[in-house]
Amino acid sequence: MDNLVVMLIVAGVLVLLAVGLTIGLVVSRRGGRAAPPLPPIPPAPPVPPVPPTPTAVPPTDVLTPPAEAPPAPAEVETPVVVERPEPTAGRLVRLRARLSRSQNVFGKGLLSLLSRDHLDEEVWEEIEDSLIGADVGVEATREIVDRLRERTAVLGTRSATELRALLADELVGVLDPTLDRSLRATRDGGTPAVLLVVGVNGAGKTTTCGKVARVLIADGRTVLLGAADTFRAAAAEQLTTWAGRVGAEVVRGPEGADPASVAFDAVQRGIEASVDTVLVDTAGRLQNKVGLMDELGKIKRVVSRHGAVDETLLVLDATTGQNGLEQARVFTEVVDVTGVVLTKLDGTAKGGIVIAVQRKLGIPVKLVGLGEGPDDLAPFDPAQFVDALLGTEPLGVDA
Ligand SMILES: Nc1nc2c(ncn2[C@@H]2O[C@H](COP(=O)(O)OP(=O)(O)OP(=O)(O)O)[C@@H](O)[C@H]2O)c(=O)[nH]1
Repeated sequence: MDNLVVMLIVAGVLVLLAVGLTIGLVVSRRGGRAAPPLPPIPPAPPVPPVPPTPTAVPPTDVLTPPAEAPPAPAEVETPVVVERPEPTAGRLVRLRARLSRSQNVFGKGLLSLLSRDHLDEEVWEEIEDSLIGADVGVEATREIVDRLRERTAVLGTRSATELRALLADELVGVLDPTLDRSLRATRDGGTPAVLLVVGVNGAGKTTTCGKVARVLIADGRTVLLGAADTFRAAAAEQLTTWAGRVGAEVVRGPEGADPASVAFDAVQRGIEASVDTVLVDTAGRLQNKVGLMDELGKIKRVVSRHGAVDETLLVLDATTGQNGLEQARVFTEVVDVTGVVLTKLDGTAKGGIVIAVQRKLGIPVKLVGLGEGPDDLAPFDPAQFVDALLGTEPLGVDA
């Protein structure tokens, strides 16, 4: 019995010891003893970028407290695209095909006639008719034919190349390559150059103003346009559109305003803005309407208060042929025309009008219009013009 009691006491003591040991272990772990190293954590897979949501706050706003309502999306403004006009150098060469096409009959027809085996009276008459038919004018035709007769006789046997060179030489000669065809569009003495654009209705004045502005801008000048055509509201609109395309400023008045006053204001503004050139578009007028022609004289006088007008360009429609010449002559009596712009040369087979205009008016053709495109206006060059007229293909012997 005593043994049993002793064994029970020993067993109880052992159990108590075991429990105490377990509790001690647990407590000591919680007390901060170094834990055995944990297995390494594998790297997290890359997080795909979150696509921006329309209401996402832009980075610059991170410091701003969040607004209650989501910010309205910003308004997208369409940027004004200012065009870069084509360089003016070589434009006539670029437009050569257009010129060759419209003048095919004139230039190549003449060459074919000259290439005939026997240049008898009949052929010379045909040559004469061909020149007159191409609007060269009677006087210039006679001069060209006389010289050609003389030179072909001296030449004796003639090759196609020689004949072409001969004809080209004569045509360039009557176009007088020594004339000054530059545009006076450079600032002088601190004031802008002033160009006045005049002509009959529909000749292409407004279009020409827009195109000349592009020519000048392409050559590195700054331009301001004055819409002194106050009769036709659409003309001012048209001019504003042209100006907008090249980033030029326009001065316009209310419909029906005094065109002289609009022209004066345009030059005034050009002086303030220090532009190189002010281009003034005027209303179309018939040469026999005395009141309108007087008005043109007034525009010029009023503008001249700022300083002399540097260039008065007369715009002539090449398709009106000889009729246009009489109109042109009257203009030269009212204003001092310094240069002619011959438009719509792409629309006539009578390129000889260039010769007639210069002869009749004694004023150089400075620019030619060869289409409705914005850069279809070219500085006129007699040699390039004649070259386009005559083409370069080898000649047949007979027409
Ligand atoms: N084919 C061709 N058309 C041209 C040329 N130049 C001008 N035009 C066209 O001629 C038409 C008349 O041109 P405008 O510039 O409005 O003429 P405008 O002289 O200002 O007319 P008004 O103000 O009414 O006197 C337009 O359709 C132009 O596109 C050219 O060189 N070739």
